Amino acid sequence: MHRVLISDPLAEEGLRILEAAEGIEVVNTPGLKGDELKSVLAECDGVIIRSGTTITADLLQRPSKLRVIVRAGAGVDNIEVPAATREGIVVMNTPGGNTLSTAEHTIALLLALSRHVPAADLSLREGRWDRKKYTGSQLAGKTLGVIGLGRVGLAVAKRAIGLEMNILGYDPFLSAERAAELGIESVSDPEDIYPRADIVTVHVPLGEQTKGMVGKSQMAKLRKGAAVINCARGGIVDEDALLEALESGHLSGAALDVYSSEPCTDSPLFKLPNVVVTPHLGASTQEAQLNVAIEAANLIVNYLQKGNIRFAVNMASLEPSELEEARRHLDICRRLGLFQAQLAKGAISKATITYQGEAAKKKTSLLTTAFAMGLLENSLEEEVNLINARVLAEERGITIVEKISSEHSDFATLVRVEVESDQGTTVLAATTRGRQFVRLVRIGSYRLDSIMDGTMVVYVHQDKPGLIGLVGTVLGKHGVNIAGMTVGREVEGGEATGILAVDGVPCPEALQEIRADDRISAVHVVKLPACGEMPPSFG
Ligand SMILES: NC(=O)C1=CN([C@@H]2O[C@H](COP(=O)(O)OP(=O)(O)OC[C@H]3O[C@@H](n4cnc5c(N)ncnc54)[C@H](O)[C@@H]3O)[C@@H](O)[C@H]2O)C=CC1
Ligand SMILES: O=C(O)CCC(=O)C(=O)O
Repeated sequence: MHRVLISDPLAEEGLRILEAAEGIEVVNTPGLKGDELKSVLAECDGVIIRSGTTITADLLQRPSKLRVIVRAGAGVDNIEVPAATREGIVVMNTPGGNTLSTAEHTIALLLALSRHVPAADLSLREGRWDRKKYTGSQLAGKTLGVIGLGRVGLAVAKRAIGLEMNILGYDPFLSAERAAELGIESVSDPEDIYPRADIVTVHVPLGEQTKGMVGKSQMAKLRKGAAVINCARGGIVDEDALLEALESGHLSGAALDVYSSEPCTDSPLFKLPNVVVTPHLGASTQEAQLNVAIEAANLIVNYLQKGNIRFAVNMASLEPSELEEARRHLDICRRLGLFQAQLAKGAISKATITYQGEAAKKKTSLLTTAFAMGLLENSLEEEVNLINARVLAEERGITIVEKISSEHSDFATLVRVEVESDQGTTVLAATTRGRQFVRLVRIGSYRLDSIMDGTMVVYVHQDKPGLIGLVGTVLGKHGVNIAGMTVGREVEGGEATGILAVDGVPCPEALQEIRADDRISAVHVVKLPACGEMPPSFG
C-alpha cells in the first residue's frame, strides 16, 4: 500500500482519483506544519502540495519513506529541490493546468490598476461619488513590458495584444523571430524594457537569478508614472524598492498577487491607495484547481503504481513509451556500473561513458545516471536511484563524462565505460542480445561475449592449456557449478580473460586456491541481478 499525503487543499476530483486508485491510501490532512508534518511525511511514499506547504531539507531527512513530491501548480520555489534530489526523491509539477487562469488574473490586475477599480469601489461603498479622482488611463496604445515569455507570459501577451497594447518582451528562450510571429517585439537585454514600458509584468520562476530582478535600479529606469505587476512570485519585484518608488511618486501604481513572505496580511504597500493586491489568487479558479488536482493525482498514482515519470523538475522526464524503449539501455548501463564497481581497484575519480549506434540516440543523460546508480548502489547506505545517483557520485569526487561516438562498430548499439581510479583504468563495453539479455563484449583490451547475469567469476590468466580446467576443478571441489564460460584473448600465448557464469558464490578458500597459481594474475567475483531484473525506477 502506498500512502499519499495531501498537505494543501486539493480539488475533490483529484482526491477521488487517488481514493479510487488501487494500492493508494490517502492521508488528507492539509495544514500540517513543523514536526508534525515531518513525522507524517516520513510515513508517506508521496505528497501533493500547493503553495501553502514549504518542503525544506529538514523535512526530507532520512529515515523516511518519501519517494515523490508533486506540486499541484507550476512554481516549485517552495520545495528545496536540490535536497529532494540528494535524497533520491522525484519532484514533479503540473505546468500548464493553471496558465490561463493566472494570465487572466494578471489581466484583471492590469485593468483594475489602470482604472482604479478597487479604490473606486471602496469609495462608492463609503458613500462618495468621486468621478474625477478615479480618472484612469486607457490601455490601448500603451506598452506592456513582459519579462518571462513562458506559458503564463505568452498567454498574458496574447491577451494584452487583444487589448491593443504594444508588447515588449524578454525571455532568453524565445527567439526574436518567434516573438515577432506572435506580435511581440523582443529585446535581447531585459534592461531595455524599463525605459520604454508603461507597465512591466513579470512571469519568471523565482530563483537565484530572478530574485530582486526588478529592483531599485530597474525602477529608476522606468518612466515616471509607469506601473509594475507581479503575479509570479514574491521577491522577483523588490518590495522595499517598490514602496520607495511608489511613495516618491516615481511609479503611478503597482498590482501584486504574490509576496516575499506568505501568507502576508500586513505590508506598508497595503496602505497605498494606488496598489492593487490579491492574496495569491492567480491560480484560484475552479477550472485551474480542477486541472492541477487531476493532473497531480494522476502523476503520483502513475509514479507509485508504474514508476512513470512526467514533468519531473529534477530528472529527465520520460513518456511511458519512451521509458519502455529506454529500459534495455538503462539496464545495460546499470549493469556496467555494477560490474565496474566490483572490478575497479582503488578510489574511482572519473568515469567516461561513450554511446555508439542506437544508444547514442537515447536520452543519454538518463543512461549515464543509470551507470552512476550501478556504480554506487551497493556501496552506499542510502538508496541510490535515477534521481540522486549523479549528485551522489559528484559528492564522492567522481567526475562523469558523457560522449557520443559516430564511429562504426560491430554492434547495433554499444555502451563503453572507462573508469579511472588511483590504481589504474578499467574499460568495459556492453550491448544487448534480444530484449532481455545484456552482453559484455569487452573487458580492457579483451574482446569476449558473456551474458551479464547472476554471479560471475572473472579471471585473468596466461593463455596456456590447462588453466581453464584448473579453475573449473577448484570451483567444482568447492561445490560451485559452472553454468557458462567465455574466454577472450588479445594474442595467442599472451594473457587472456575468462568469465565463468556460476550457480553459487565461490567461498574465499576457493578464490584463494585459484589465486595461488601464479599463472592466474587476477580473480574477481562479480554479482549482478538476474537477467531482466530491474529496479522500480526503470518502469
Ligand atoms: N500567482 C499564481 O498563482 C501563479 C504564479 N505562477 C508563477 O509564474 C511563473 C511562471 O509560470 P509559467 O509561465 O507556467 O512557467 P514557464 O516555465 O512556462 O515560464 C517561465 C519563463 O521564464 C523564463 N525565464 C527564466 N529566467 C528568466 C530571466 N532571468 N529573464 C527572463 N525570462 C526568464 C523562462 O525561459 C521561461 O520561458 C511560475 O514559476 C510561478 O512562480 C504560476 C502559476 C500561478
Ligand atoms: O497553488 C496555488 O494555488 C498557487 C499556484 C501557483 O502559484 C503556481 O502554480 O505556481
